[in-house]
Amino acid sequence: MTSDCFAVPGGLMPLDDALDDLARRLSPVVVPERVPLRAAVGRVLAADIVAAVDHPGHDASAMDGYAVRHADLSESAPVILPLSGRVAAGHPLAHPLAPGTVARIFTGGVMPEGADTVIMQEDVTETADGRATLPAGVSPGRHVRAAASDFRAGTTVLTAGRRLRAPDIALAAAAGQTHPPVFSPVRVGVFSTGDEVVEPGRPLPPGGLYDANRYGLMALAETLGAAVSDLGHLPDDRAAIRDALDGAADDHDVLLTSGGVSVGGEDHVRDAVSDVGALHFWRLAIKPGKPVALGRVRAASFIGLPGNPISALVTFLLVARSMIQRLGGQTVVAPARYPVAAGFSLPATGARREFPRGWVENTPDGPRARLYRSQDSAMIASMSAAGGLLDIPANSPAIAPGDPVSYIPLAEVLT
Ligand SMILES: Nc1nc2c(c(=O)[nH]1)N[C@H]1C(S)=C(S)[C@@H](COP(=O)(O)OP(=O)(O)OC[C@H]3O[C@@H](n4cnc5c(N)ncnc54)[C@H](O)[C@@H]3O)O[C@H]1N2
Ligand code: MOO
Repeated sequence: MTSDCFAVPGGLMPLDDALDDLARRLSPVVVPERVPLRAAVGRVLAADIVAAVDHPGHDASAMDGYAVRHADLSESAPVILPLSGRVAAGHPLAHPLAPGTVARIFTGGVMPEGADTVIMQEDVTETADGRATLPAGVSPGRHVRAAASDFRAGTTVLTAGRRLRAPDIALAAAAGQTHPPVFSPVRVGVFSTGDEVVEPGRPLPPGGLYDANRYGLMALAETLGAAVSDLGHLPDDRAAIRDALDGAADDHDVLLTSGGVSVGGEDHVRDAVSDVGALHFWRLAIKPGKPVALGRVRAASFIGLPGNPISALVTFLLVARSMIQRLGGQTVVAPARYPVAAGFSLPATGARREFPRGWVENTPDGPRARLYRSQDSAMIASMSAAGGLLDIPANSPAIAPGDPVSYIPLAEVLT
């Protein structure tokens, strides 16, 4: 057993202190690899992507229309000029635009040398004998995209540590990348614990309930891009939990459990981790989600989340998520919080920062935050009903309707 315990004796630890502590302790465990663009969405970039080309690669027309030299136009009256060329996208003119002429051009077409302005075709009349009537008062440079105005070859377009989203894949492709360097996924093994917990589909014995946490937590870890193994369900038995953790440690970067981390006589997870590794137990100053155990079984990081389903989901989003991101080489950014007016009343909070489940509704008075009808951390339906979490600081005074509150949309943390 190693001695990297970070248990805080007594008291509850503020969430931000716990996250700072994780930041100090955890570093990436993943290895870089190259994958084709088609396989890269959701992966974490292992190195910056530097553009191989300018984008656009040339001065280009932004409209279907006519390319002209602005000097050939008039401020006060239409001018009629002969057509001297045709530029479709991908088919540049081989010669400069002759002064006193216009070129037909289409969106994305390369601006002919000498031309500096495009007039959209809706504003031009073309005669049968190949002349165009061009309006007065066109501003110079209109409807032209300058070469490299999006990005220049050699500049970093995507930074290491970013989790690639669909628009990033488009950007990487535009920059000439075919096989972005990404990190291997974090390998997360998920267990549930508890004698009362039953696999969905089986008959429920008296006092039993279906295993919601294991399925919810596996889905959350998958949403983060982890390679998730279903390690099944464990009884409330110290030796069984110890052996299961011991057996899974070498094949995983993270072992995640739910349940059995509180202070009850059947809460064996912490002892089991101590048997085969090192344990740090936090009692976090948050509601829901007070008991969270962290530690290590050999090279694998361990996180034991509380059993109440809402506590398990919320502590995953607030703690385990940042742990997986750090181990996976991802840049960790605190989820954005948005100010919104309360559409509810809430009593003053105590020493725990509260994350009640709710959503934002449009009302005649503007957007208002609403709360789910019950904030009991066993009410699993609350999380599906919610659009996000309110973030109410510890020791806040009572909240009345209209007071400003902070709101974290779930979309901020489900990625
Ligand atoms: N005397 C105290 N009792 C409790 C405290 C405390 O500080 N002092 N903390 C409470 C808080 S807060 C929470 S949260 C729970 C967490 O306890 P455990 O992590 O030990 O969780 P369990 O007791 O195993 O289970 C709690 C609850 O959740 C249900 N559960 C468990 N696993 C699943 C699952 N996979 N799917 C669905 N539901 C699950 C379980 O049946 C229990 O109802 O402790 C409080 N107690
Ligand atoms: O973590 Mo417990 O959340 O307050 O039910």
